[in-house]
Amino acid sequence: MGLLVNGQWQDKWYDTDSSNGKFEREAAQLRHWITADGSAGITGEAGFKAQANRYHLYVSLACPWAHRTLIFRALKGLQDLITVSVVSPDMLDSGWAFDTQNHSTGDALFNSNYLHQVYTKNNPEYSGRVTVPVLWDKKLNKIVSNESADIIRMFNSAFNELTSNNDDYYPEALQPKIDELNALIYPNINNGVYRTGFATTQDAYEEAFNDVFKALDTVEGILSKQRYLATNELTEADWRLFTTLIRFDSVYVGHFKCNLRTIESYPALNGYLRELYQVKGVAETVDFYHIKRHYYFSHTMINPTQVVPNGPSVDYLSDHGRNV
Ligand SMILES: N[C@@H](CCC(=O)N[C@@H](CS)C(=O)NCC(=O)O)C(=O)O
Repeated sequence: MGLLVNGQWQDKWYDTDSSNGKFEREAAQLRHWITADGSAGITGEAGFKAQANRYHLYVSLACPWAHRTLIFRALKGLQDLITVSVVSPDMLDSGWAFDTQNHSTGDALFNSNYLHQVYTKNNPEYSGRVTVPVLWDKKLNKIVSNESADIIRMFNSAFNELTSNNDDYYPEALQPKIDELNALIYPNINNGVYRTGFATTQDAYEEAFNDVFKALDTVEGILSKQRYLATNELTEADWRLFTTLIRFDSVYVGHFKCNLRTIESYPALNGYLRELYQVKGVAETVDFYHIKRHYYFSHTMINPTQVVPNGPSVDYLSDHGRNV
């Protein structure tokens, strides 16, 4: 685990000393947008037109943010248009690395050893954390974006003319509602589990822990009355919650000490999680080997023995029973 400083790799764990033991996630820096006609998006420069076989996605199968992008690639039928490289689940002294074991693919574009080499190909002077996902432009040879929230919105609409898939997970009429749900779920659940697990003081841990379970109670309440979070159709808000829920019982309960309850113990969330897992194309994006191996083996500050637990045994293919 580390970061680039003026293009040089430095091995450093997150600094929580300056924030009273609290973990603060660095904002993504590279935020151009692919658009249907190549015009500029909400941020960044123009020039990234939606085209087949032009863009490449670097992901970790363990990472919940990268997982969102793989789900949208599947839901929107982009598998043949956008190629993918999968990093090793083991993120040690040199950060995300490439190998070709256990469903990792190696770096299909440059055959690099480490993801930080892809960041410095884009900018030899880059300073910042080296995170997944990364969306790379094979034509301009540069990074389009390293922000998953933006990448899923590009996938949601920019390639529609090429795929004829017009499914819309961020429909205009629901945008305020989805934004409101994201504002609850991102800090308290998606990042809340990290704030809990990476806290280095009791107070910071307890604050984050309470945020996680309070927000889970809120979404449980919504889902006990309504099929999905925003409405009775699936939206971006559901997929953003899904990637945390699917990791919760396997990793966050134990490794991140989010152990008040499991997702299996919430009646609505339990069925909802299974239902989303069973949506066509989604189960193939979930890799429990990478998920468990990454967290338990890579975060040696939390789990110095690097022993990866065997359980739990959960059958996500069992009947979801959702009919609210
Ligand atoms: N804002 C980014 C966050 C991505 C992120 O933090 N990814 C984690 C993996 S789950 C990472 O690569 N961490 C490496 C590090 O912080 O050094 C996004 O959502 O795309």
